[in-house]
Amino acid sequence: MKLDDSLSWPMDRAGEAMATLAKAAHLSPTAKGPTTLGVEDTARTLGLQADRLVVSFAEVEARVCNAAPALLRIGPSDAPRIIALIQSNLERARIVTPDHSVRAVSLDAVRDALFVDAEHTHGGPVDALLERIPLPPRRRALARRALLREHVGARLRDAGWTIRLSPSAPFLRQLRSAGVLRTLRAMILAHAVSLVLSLFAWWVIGQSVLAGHLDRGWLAAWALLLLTSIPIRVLTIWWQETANIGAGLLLKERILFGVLQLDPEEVRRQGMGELVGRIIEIDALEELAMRGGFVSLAAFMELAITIFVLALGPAGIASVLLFVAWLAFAGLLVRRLTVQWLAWSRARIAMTNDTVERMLGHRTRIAQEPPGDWHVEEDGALAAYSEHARRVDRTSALIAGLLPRGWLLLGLAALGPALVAQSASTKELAVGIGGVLLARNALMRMTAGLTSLVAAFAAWRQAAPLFHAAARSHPAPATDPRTTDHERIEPARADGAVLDVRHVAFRYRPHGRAALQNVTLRICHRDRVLVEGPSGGGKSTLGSLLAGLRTPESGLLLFGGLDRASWGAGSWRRRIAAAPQFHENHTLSDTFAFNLLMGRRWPPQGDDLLEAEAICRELGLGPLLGRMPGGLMQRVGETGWQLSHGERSRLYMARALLQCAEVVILDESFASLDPETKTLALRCALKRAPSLVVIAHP
Ligand SMILES: Nc1ncnc2c1ncn2[C@@H]1O[C@H](COP(=O)(O)OP(=O)(O)OP(=O)(O)O)[C@@H](O)[C@H]1O
Repeated sequence: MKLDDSLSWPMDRAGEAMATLAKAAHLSPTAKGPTTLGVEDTARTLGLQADRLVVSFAEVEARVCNAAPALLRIGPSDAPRIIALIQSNLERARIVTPDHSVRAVSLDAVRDALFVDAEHTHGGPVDALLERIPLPPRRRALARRALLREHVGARLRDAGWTIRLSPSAPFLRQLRSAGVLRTLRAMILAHAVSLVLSLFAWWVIGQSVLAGHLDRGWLAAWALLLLTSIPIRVLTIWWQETANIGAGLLLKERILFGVLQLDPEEVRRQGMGELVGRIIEIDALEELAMRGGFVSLAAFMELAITIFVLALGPAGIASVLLFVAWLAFAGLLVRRLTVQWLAWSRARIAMTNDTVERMLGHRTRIAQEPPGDWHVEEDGALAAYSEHARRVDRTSALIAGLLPRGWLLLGLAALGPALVAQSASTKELAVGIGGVLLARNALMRMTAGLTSLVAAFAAWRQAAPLFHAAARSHPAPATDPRTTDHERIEPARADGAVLDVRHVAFRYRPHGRAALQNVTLRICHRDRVLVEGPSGGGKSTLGSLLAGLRTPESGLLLFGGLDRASWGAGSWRRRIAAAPQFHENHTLSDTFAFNLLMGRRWPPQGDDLLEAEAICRELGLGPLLGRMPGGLMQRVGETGWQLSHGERSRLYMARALLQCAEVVILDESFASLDPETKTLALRCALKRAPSLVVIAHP
């Protein structure tokens, strides 16, 4: 089955398709997105995020179902079109068409449209093979699919973009959009109903027992009420878990997004270990906040009913006041627990920081530190941590043990005068005792809930900076349509200047020493610039400013006549590629090819792999590719093939050269190469980079 062209959008209306889909999928209230921008930029202007979707033929159905809402790139790779997918199951997909109507199409047709190239190459031979086998049409179709899967199952395809609310959007909006608020409302309502039902059930049975005639009708009503409360209780738990999972997922997503928004300097100042510690706290936060939140909410609902029942008892307002005073005492204990828990979690983060630091410096310590000094101070830190834990345990035990039992004694004591004087009726006494027991149950629930909430609050204090970092605003994308084209290199301005640096100054700390002062420089198309200077002179700092990794304190920094804010951070970096100094760069644990092409696009398209290999050979990495069993697809990085210093330097160089940027900055990239390889590498950089800045020592 083929998808009609009237169902899909032409590529030049991708921005419009994005905005229309956002409205149809209730992600954004407006469909008036800018039509000239590409998908990712339109998404950003609508406060959404478009993530690349890469699928293999083998898993396409499952991935497409989970990806909605999504913009799927269909058709042959040289003339792609777009399907705006609102929703899908394994059979049918709902899409929004260019005339803004919503239509249903079969998922098979979507899959065929996505893999039309593979179909084109392998469909013919498979059909020819099946021609020779007599099969009914349905079995033939199944056999065809299975054979194609066998041929191209692992083939990856850049299938378009999944669209979602940006993790930087207000959290409440995210909760609403994900349906978590709706589930929470249903859960609260169900809990309230089940509470009222159970109270009513006990009232029914109490009434008839106290009246002295337990007839069948009352018993049946009581049983019916209890039976009704069972499915409601099951629904409450189901909704609670659903909301828990949904909110937890959003929280994790937002915090991990926040980590990526941190400035590298900030990460450095905080310490990697501290950051890891904060991230670890997310699990506790997610689990405890939700569990504690639900339990406390339920407890507060019970408390409200309890106060009402207590007021109806023989001690009346006196027992209500006593209960409120007991709650105030509980508040003091919880406050003490909070202070202790905060100190405990600070100690935990400090220990995590220390452990990560020790792990990072492990090889240096083994090589250079006397073994006797390896574990100094560890015992002291552990003892202090245990002491914090003991304090928290003591107060938690006091809260869990004393609050409910203490209240039971106090509440019954408050009923004492009425019992002794026999001034209250049996019914009033039953209500009074029932109220005291209800209050004890609510207190038990409340102590469990609040203890979890205190733990969640301590975890929140650690994770909050990352949560807030997610909302940091980034320079808006340029509305200049040129920025939508990822691969085009900007032509130089009429005066020949590509990069214009005027009176730029920079310092790392607000009142610290200036690392750069009054720097003025002009780089034209095809310029080859060598930046030399003494160690600590500010060469790398200048490189990072040009590459947009840092922002100047003052002065002007222009590319093609526009500053970084006008281009947008992403567009700027696409135009100026840098291979930072060795210790600032990283080989990711993935294939060699991914490490080469990550700055360009992944999965590779067209001639990407061929070009990557050609650059590697020009840089003298041919013998390495021959030695690695997987060639370009060899896994490298911390857990893979260990590259030598010089090999890594050239990998970083190739990564920058492959980005198709107008300006390439190489920071000390040649320092670790032997003279022969250095000549090769320099020749490659001079040939490949449109404009080149090389930072080196004299
Ligand atoms: N993150 C930082 N925080 C504070 N100061 C820094 C930071 N990074 C660099 N500096 C300081 O800024 C100055 C310039 O450093 P930069 O790395 O730019 O020098 P460089 O010329 O590249 O040196 P080298 O040739 O040794 O690599 C140095 O004095 C350095 O100590």
